[in-house]
Amino acid sequence: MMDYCIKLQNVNKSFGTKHVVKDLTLNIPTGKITGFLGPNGSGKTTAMRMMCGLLKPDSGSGSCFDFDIFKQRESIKPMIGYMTQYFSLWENLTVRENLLFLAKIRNIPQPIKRVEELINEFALQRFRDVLTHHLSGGWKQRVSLSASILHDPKIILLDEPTAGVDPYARREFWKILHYLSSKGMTILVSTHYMDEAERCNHLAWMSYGNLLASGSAESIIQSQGLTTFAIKGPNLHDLEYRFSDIDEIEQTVIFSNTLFVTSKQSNTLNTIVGALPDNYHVEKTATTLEDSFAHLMKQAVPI
Ligand SMILES: Nc1ncnc2c1ncn2[C@@H]1O[C@H](COP(=O)(O)OP(=O)(O)OP(=O)(O)O)[C@@H](O)[C@H]1O
Repeated sequence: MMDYCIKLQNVNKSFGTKHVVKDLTLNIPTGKITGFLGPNGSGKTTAMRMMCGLLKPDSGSGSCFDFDIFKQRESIKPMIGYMTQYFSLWENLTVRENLLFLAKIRNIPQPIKRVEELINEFALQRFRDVLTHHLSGGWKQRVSLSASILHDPKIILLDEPTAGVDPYARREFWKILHYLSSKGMTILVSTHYMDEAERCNHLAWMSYGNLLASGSAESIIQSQGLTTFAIKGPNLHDLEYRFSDIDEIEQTVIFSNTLFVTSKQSNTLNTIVGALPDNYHVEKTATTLEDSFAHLMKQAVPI
């Protein structure tokens, strides 16, 4: 059975008159990577900060490693590492100087040893004496990540850590996240990238402050009950335009030379694509996480 380190029950948060997180009930598995997805302003960061004791909810109940997220926030904070999408280290210090400075102000025992450990663990050796100003976005984020775990936290909270980072560097960054997770660290990460969502063990999809879905990518895809066909052939844009008028077709998208059509009504979709002329090649295909989220979003309304 899965072990959960964070448990939230009907948690709410408003800023002024804006109800930003609404009755959030969610459990976060220990030692796994949980991804938070949803449009801008949907309450992901606010939810993540509340579950780690960084922000006090207005109502509800919850715990983080058995500490109350209302009353014992000071006990939770030392267990948390936090990294934002903005590089917040000193650009005129080297990688080593940055880490050492942070280690000292955070009273890390044996700071020199800890910094060297992290430099090796995060493969930062060739940049240890380079000013962080000269690092690429991907390497800067790697240094930020190493800084966020200087105190060996149990949970790290990453707020869009790879925004604007190139795909190769993002892939390398995720290798480190999986490595940290394999050592038992619990990781909460918000992202807008679907490929990153697919790398998470667990997902929470938020919209207008509401949790629309949670679970593994496979379980979220399955729970939507969608059917998808891949269509190849002439004038796919015209075909997509025609399909967009059919109520039963939930969504259409063209990738390269293939049109993907998705519907909740499997039989109707079968009939529609089955009626296409012979010069179209039609094949049933797996519904993707992106299809499932697009479907969820269509139903999401501000409540
Ligand atoms: N400290 C604050 N004071 C006032 N409003 C806030 C505060 N923090 C967040 N908000 C507002 O709450 C809403 C939700 O913000 P939040 O950052 O949680 O969303 P998000 O899903 O993480 O968005 P994004 O993807 O853009 O980071 C937004 O409208 C934001 O402006």
